[in-house]
This record gives sequence, structure tokens and C-alpha cells, in this order.
Amino acid sequence: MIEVEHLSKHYGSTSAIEDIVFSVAPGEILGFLGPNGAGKTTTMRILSGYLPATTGTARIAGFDVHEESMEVRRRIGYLPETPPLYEGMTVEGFLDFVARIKGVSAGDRTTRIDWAIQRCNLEEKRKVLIRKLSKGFRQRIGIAQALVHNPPVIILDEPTVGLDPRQINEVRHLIKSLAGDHTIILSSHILPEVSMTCDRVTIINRGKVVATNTPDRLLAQLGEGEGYELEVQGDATLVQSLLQVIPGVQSVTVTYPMTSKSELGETVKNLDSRADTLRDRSLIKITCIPNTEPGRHLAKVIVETGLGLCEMRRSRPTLEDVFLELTTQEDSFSHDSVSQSEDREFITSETQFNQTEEE
Ligand SMILES: Nc1ncnc2c1ncn2[C@@H]1O[C@H](COP(=O)(O)OP(=O)(O)OP(=O)(O)O)[C@@H](O)[C@H]1O
Repeated sequence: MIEVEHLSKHYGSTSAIEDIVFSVAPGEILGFLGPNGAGKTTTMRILSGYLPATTGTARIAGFDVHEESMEVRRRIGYLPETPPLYEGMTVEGFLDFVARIKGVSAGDRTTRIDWAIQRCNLEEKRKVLIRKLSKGFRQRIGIAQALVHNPPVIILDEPTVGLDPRQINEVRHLIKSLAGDHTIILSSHILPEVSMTCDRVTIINRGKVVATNTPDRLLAQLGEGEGYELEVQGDATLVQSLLQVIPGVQSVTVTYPMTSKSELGETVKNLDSRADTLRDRSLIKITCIPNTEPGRHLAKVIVETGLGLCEMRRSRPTLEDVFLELTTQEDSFSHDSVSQSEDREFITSETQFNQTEEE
């Protein structure tokens, strides 16, 4: 339904995207995931026919997004990063306006507007002027206008920006419920957004696709990161060599949570007994050979050696680990000016990229 072939876009000397290739099957939800500035909005704008690519092609429902942009626009619902809304219209007035532009017949219009209002939870605001509404409601109107003409393809650029946690949950459910009847591509820099909502994920970093797969398969790629984390009372270096030879164990690393009284004092002020306890603790990180489970043997060795086993848990790589691995690898850095911590920002923060229009 969506086919993207070797798309590149340059803004002057800035290369925003480079040789992007992916496709979305009918009824599928594809998450387009990447840190700030990765090229998500640029790709969404090209797909929706609002921005020409420098090279490469994209087709939606068989139509070229540039050459046949009117055909494409009829078939897509597009939520841009900042939805353009007419502030002086009421919610239902605006949706009626959009439905007319999108060619919804007079007979179907009321039904479609009611449907979009109901799906986006806008009933209580339908007769309110848009300028009086909060960011969260405006975002929902933006989604409603993308759905009102019942398009086969829906393109959502950061659909949950500005929503509160309850609204985010509602919008994620709404997007999921639209799959099957609609083909959806949504961009996000928020990992849970795509892992909860999407069938497949394309990860983009610095304008290039670094992986495309289902969330499960992306995780499997990092399967060898599986292991255990243990906290023990006593010096774990004493058992390190014993743990190392247990079948299934790949590596054993021992660290100490805190080493000196002064360090402890910083963290656990005025709690001397707790500080003494913590000082005796060691942390053991074990990575395992894939598909092995040496947990019982690890626990046995530790207990038999006389160390106190305070805590033991499985550590499995998360999609976040996959994401970090793919977006912070040395060779993916084209220059040194962006630190890893900046790259990691997209996981927890919803900072928006302020676009500087050069075009
Ligand atoms: N109009 C423009 N003029 C110049 N450079 C631009 C323009 N739009 C985007 N860029 C640059 O292209 C790159 C990709 O930007 P884009 O907005 O597509 O990223 P993004 O992944 O959507 O980021 P965010 O999550 O922060 O919105 C960035 O380096 C950005 O600075």
C-alpha cells in the first residue's frame, strides 16, 4: 500500500534523509521510530505530497506522491506535526469543512463527522470554538480531521504529542482499532508508542534506516544479551571463577554498588547501619549463551560458597536496548557534535524539534 524507494531529501547542504527504503502492507501499522532530527517529519511530509524528495520515489495505493499528489491526497489522512486548524471554527464546523474539501458526499457527511468526533472523544467540545481549546483537544481534532473522510491510508506524525497519559492511551487504542481497515504509518520518538501500537517498526537514525522488523524480531536480534543480575552479601570476586565455568555462562562481571564510607554518606545520609550493609554488597552481572538457563546453578554456587544471596533477577534486553544499540553505534555517527546522551533523549522526553523553514 505504501512503497518507499531510495528516498533522499537535502535542505541546502543538510541531508535530512538518505536512501530510505521501506514498505507498508495493506492493513498494517508501521511505526517510524527515531530520535529528534532523524528525518521522520521529512519522510512523512514527502509521503503526504507536501514536500518533494530530492531523489527517489514513494507510491501510495499505486500513485506517485509527487507526480500524482492529488490522487494521493484523496487517499490519505495526514496528521502533521502541528495540525493546521481554523481557530474561528467550532470543532464540528471544522470537520465539516475538511469533509467537504476531501470530497465526502453530503449524504455521508454527518455520519462521518459524528464517527470522527466519537472516535476522538470530542463530543463535549463539538460546538466549542477551536481557539478556546487546549493543546490536547487540538491534537485530537488533528487526528479527527485525518480520519473524517475514511481514507485507506493514515499518516500520523507524532500523534500523541501534547496529550495527557489517559489521552495517550486512548489514542493508542484508537490507532490500533483502525488497523485492518486502514494502512497506518506513524512516526514517533517514543519507544512504547511504537512497541505497543505497531505491527512492524522501522528505526531511522541520522536520515538512514537502521532496522525494520517486528518488535519481537528486533528483540531476538539482541537475544544474546540475556542473563542474570545478582546482588550478594560479601565479596563476589571470590566466586567469579566458579560462576564462569557453569555451563551456559558467557561472562561474569562483578561490581560494587558503593565502595567508601564517604560515597555511602552522599547517598544514604545519616543511615550508618544501612550504609554498612550496602558496603558489603557486590553486584554480579551474568550474560548467558542464548537458550540456556543456568540460574539454578548460579544460585547454588553462591549459597554454597557462603555468600548471602540478596537478590537475583533475569535481565532480558528490551526494545529500548535494541534502539540504543542501533542509534548510538559509533559507525552511525557522521560527526562528533551530537553526544550519545542527546541521542538517548528521544526515549524519555517528548521534546519537539523546532523546524526552521528554509523552503
Ligand atoms: N525546512 C528545513 N530546513 C533545513 N533543515 C531542515 C528543515 N527541516 C528539517 N531539517 C533538518 O533535517 C533533519 C531531519 O529533520 P526532521 O524534522 O525530518 O526530523 P524528525 O525525525 O522529524 O525530528 P523530530 O522528532 O525532532 O521532529 C534535521 O537535521 C533538521 O535540522
